[in-house]
Amino acid sequence: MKIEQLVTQIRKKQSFLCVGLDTDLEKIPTHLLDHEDPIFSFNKAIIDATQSLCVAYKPNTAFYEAYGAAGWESLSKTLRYINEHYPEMFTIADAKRGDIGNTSTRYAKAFFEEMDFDAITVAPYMGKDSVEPFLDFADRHTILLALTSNEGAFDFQTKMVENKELYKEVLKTSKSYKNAQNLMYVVGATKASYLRDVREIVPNSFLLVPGVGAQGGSLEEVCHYGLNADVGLLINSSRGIIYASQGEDFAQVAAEKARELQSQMAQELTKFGQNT
Ligand SMILES: O=c1ccn([C@@H]2O[C@H](COP(=O)(O)O)[C@@H](O)[C@H]2O)c(=O)[nH]1
Repeated sequence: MKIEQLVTQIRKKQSFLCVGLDTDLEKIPTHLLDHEDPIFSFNKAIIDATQSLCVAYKPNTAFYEAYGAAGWESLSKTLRYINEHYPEMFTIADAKRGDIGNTSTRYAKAFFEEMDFDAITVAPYMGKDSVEPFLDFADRHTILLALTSNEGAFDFQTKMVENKELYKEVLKTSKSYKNAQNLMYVVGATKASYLRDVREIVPNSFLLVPGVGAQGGSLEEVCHYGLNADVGLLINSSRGIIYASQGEDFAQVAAEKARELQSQMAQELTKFGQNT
């Protein structure tokens, strides 16, 4: 998907919500467990209930890989369902890949060609030749981990390396990569105050911002520092939406939670004069 199409959807729905599909058999309602593919049944219900309120879905592949071949099949079915029924939706494989060049090429083929995701999260640690194979794919997006939402982000990402914080070096250096126009970045909502510095380095890039909801990040603060002329944000919530109820009403309650976030987003867009 082209960025312009994503921006069009955001303006139309007045939402830059990404719903995280971190589907866990131990957390989904028990009445689904006797379905042929409980993970897919759960995802399908969540997607149908929330699709008018969000512009992206982000399955974290760990939740599928944990169930082996059956989990991969549930992931493929989920992605096919989204692409067939809601083709305007932006899809992100939260897979956090990245390896030596020829291996990264195979990862990119797996997620962009075999599975047809719009975007994948990639760890920057192995550098340029590990990232550029993903960037070769036109209209697909490589979302580099810049400043993550977890506590451990302070172990390395904010450390000074040659007088610069490492996450800033990731942002700056990656801008020189071939096909850098296909880059987006992960910045955690729990690190919202850092977004001012992030925006100085990458004013025009889209940012995927996880950490609102279960991790306690503030949507308002993220918007204050992170919104740009093209909106430039995809804010993710996973557990706060999909497990808001573990009863038979799970999809309806998920939609209510998604609507709360969408309403706040619409207000923020109005505040920033981006509601047209
Ligand atoms: O810095 C990061 C990068 C990725 N994530 C992922 O996003 C979701 C967040 O889930 P919640 O339930 O809304 O907390 C999850 O898949 C993480 O692996 C992140 O949280 N922080």
